[in-house]
Amino acid sequence: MRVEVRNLRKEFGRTIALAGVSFSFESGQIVGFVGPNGAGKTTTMRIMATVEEPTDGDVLLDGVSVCEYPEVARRRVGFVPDTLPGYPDITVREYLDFFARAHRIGRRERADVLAAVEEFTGLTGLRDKTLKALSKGMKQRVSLARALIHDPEVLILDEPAAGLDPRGRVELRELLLTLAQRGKAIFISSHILAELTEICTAVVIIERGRVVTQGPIQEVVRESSRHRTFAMRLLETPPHEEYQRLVRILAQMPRVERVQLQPQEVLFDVSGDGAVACEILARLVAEGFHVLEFRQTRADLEDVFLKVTQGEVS
Ligand SMILES: Nc1ncnc2c1ncn2[C@@H]1O[C@H](COP(=O)(O)OP(=O)(O)OP(=O)(O)O)[C@@H](O)[C@H]1O
Repeated sequence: MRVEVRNLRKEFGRTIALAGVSFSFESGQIVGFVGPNGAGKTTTMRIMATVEEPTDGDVLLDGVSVCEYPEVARRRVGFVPDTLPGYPDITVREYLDFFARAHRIGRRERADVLAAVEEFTGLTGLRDKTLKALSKGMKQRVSLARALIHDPEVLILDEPAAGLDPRGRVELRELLLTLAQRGKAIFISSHILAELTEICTAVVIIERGRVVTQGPIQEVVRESSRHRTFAMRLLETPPHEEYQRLVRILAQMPRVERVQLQPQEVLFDVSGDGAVACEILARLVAEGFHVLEFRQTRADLEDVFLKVTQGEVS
């Protein structure tokens, strides 16, 4: 399955929510969708899931237009919205059964399908509970179960980790990894960027209705970190003058910027590749400094996000 989002445009009156959004991904991939509040994530996802229609542009599922053939798209896409299930007075099983019938799954098959989905999402023991008796994390699982009932090839999740406790997040992550291994194409929005770094194969960063960066996660992180930050620790804290000499030497090196003295280490940015860092290390050792540790601090998705967007992480 190949999902191709093509030049999506969406206007709400005078608000331009999407100003030409394009990206694509395939089965087995988990793609993170990141952007500040109001960037257009929910709007994009709702169009992909056929809940909303674009003003212009289209989403193609293996070449089939979701605008032209929304029923086909609904069979192939599972959507976990950012709102939790309503209908508080019905049980988990009744709720899921309703959606199974909506997907026209016959009675005989339905019992097996529901049992399998409940087991996969850890709801087996909860299926006779009413929705109002469930915690947020449990409701979130019901939402995921509902999206999986018709065994869709594409799974779209809008902020699924919001409000989950750490265990809930780990469990969600494991479920998503399993689903990707089973060949689903997964598209997930989140503000919890560190988590996306761990499970996503690729990322799309959106701001004010436009894609600002996209690609395999490692590439996006690498390309965006023009300045790598290095941390260095000496064997012993040197006397003040020695520290000053160290800072002076670093600051005078052509590719070094922003030298910062921390209680335990010295941080500085290097514009250049690993060879430049090696030269810096060699110079410091030659100057007589006892370098105990010299490492590149990890650039993660959060750094990238802050660099490529103007907005704030919420
Ligand atoms: N039904 C609507 N009517 C009017 N404006 C809307 C509607 N839905 C979204 N918008 C506007 O479109 C823009 C994009 O909203 P969207 O909800 O897609 O952003 P988001 O990236 O999901 O934000 P958040 O992270 O806060 O959920 C915002 O300016 C929002 O106010």
